[in-house]
Amino acid sequence: MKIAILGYGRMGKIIEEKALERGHSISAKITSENVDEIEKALSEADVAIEFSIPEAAKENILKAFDHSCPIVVGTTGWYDDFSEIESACNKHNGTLFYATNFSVGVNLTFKMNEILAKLMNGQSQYSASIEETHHIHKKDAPSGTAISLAEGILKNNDRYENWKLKEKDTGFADSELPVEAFRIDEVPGTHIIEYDSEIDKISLKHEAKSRSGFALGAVLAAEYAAEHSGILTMKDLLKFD
Ligand SMILES: NC(=O)C1=CN([C@@H]2O[C@H](COP(=O)(O)OP(=O)(O)OC[C@H]3O[C@@H](n4cnc5c(N)ncnc54)[C@H](OP(=O)(O)O)[C@@H]3O)[C@@H](O)[C@H]2O)C=CC1
Ligand SMILES: O=C(O)C1=N[C@H](C(=O)O)C[C@H](O)C1
Repeated sequence: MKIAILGYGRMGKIIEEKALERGHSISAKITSENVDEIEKALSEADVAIEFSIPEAAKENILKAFDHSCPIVVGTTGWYDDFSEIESACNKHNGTLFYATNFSVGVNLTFKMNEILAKLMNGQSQYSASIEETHHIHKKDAPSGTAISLAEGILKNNDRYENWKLKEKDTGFADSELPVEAFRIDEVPGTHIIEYDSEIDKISLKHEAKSRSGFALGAVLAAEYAAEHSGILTMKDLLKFD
């Protein structure tokens, strides 16, 4: 397949390596220096993989629909625009594969998080919290993955009604799920879900050792997106259930 990489930064470069290893070719590499080439890139590619910046994702997705180019989006921090994107996808009969995290390990953790949240119903002695740690260059906080984990708890546990980012002096109501974000050195991505009581603590932790798992997942998603249409997620690709 000819793949256009929209966002040739830390992730874009590893995605290129994984795509070449799997026999694909890279037809375009877009950075802030050559954004004016996006339309041409989308018209020539079989699929686009978008790992750019939160402010650019929406426009890039809409352009992909205009050019009937299936698009895989890893960029986080654009989800407030999701319903607009969903309508545009339906209108154009487009293909959008999106995930806050493309690694198989994190998607297994999403599943375990939901099961644990369900088990914790009625165990009022435990208080849940989420902690994420990433590299200092990351623009959004909390991470998209931490938001997905929080949503997994809200959906499956009766106690929590919303999540809230922990900042200096933040107070939390009983129904608010604390999410804390740390930015340290070059950490690729660590997520911890904790249930704390007076007598013990239960933790579920995913620690990425590199960006390799995210990149491989994105290329597998691109292969899937080229063959399917509509709004697609890792649940479609991994078929865990
Ligand atoms: N879903 C997942 O599994 C993962 C998601 N991510 C997310 O992916 C995104 C990118 O992360 P990362 O690679 O670390 O970020 P980088 O900052 O390293 O790369 C961003 C790239 O986007 C380019 N860019 C800037 N503006 C545009 C535009 N309008 N169109 C296309 N490209 C543009 C930048 O160009 P320039 O350098 O010239 O500014 C740069 O090449 C983040 O939102 C991050 O949260 C990251 C890892 C995994
Ligand atoms: O910005 C990153 O690096 C990452 N972003 C994603 C997120 O916001 O969850 C996924 C991964 O944790 C790395």
